[in-house]
Amino acid sequence: MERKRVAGEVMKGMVVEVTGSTYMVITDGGKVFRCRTFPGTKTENDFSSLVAVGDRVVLKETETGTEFFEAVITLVERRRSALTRKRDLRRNRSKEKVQVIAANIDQLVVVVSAFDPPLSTRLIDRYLVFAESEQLKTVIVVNKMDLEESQETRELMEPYRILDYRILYTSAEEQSGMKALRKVLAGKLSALSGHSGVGKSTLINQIFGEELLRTGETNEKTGKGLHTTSSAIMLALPRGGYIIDTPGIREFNLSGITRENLRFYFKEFLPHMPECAYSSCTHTVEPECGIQKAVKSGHIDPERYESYLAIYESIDRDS
Ligand SMILES: Nc1nc2c(ncn2[C@@H]2O[C@H](COP(=O)(O)OP(=O)(O)OP(=O)(O)O)[C@@H](O)[C@H]2O)c(=O)[nH]1
Ligand SMILES: [Zn+2]
Repeated sequence: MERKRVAGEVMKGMVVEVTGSTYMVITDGGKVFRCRTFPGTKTENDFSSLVAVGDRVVLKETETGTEFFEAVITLVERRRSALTRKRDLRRNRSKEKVQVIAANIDQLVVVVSAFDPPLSTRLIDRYLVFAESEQLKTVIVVNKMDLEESQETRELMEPYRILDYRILYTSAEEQSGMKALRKVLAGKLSALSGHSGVGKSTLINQIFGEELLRTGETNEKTGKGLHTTSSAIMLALPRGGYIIDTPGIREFNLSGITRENLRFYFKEFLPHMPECAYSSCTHTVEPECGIQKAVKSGHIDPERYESYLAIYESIDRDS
């Protein structure tokens, strides 16, 4: 029999959906609460969004005359990690310097397709720069393997295998590779990213089918759908773990990357940088450059180096 809860009870939970200033929180006991913040809400995170999807929070149940279980968030705990976006300062009236798209992510799952759209290693490199800059573990999923010569695709991916990035080959169409993907996602908080049309939605549907639960979608007190337009939502996986699927992550940008810090996000560059003659070496045109030497001697993949140059060129000189 379910224990009767009383208003004022303090619980801990995780934010699974953000809609305007309403937050759906699933408590550690598995109940879904509709929550709000109040002027007394405390945070252990400075200068950023007060509450984001993925946040661990302390909540206090409130007396409710409505059909929902309701609570106020009294504390937002320190984030282990945060996927952020710089605020557009011209349009920003709040004091937040960065907007948190999702908190406490364990891994970034980058979905690309082997064909239609064709596999682009330039694009993979941009995702990896982003992931490295956020210190996120990355899994690369190469989908639509039914459409392309498998050997050729694996050869294109070889540099990433050598760099120890986790790579999964899937076909959502033929349902291959699903077991490995399920295993990688189980028990973790994963952010899904990838260009339009690579098969993200199809993969999610194939793996979880009707078991897939949009966590914030129904309120258990009424069983009714909420039908809201949320800015961020987590999908609860049947075997534990969540997928965050938000436009902010799908269309991530490299706004935090500068010409100066880019070099640190190509992880194979790091051991060769001490060999550069100039400490400020940009690894583009300088003589006596450890990176250029490593490319020539085959220790750094030339395509990866080309990506570095392309991203370097695309970054504003003064950013
Ligand atoms: N041949 C083949 N087609 C696939 C596969 N996975 C997805 N597709 C098809 O690719 C198209 C795009 O798939 P979606 O799942 O909508 O792609 P998405 O990444 O969610 O796209 P957005 O919602 O625009 O971001 C659909 O027509 C799918 O049926 C696959 O493994 N093989
Ligand atoms: Zn150099």
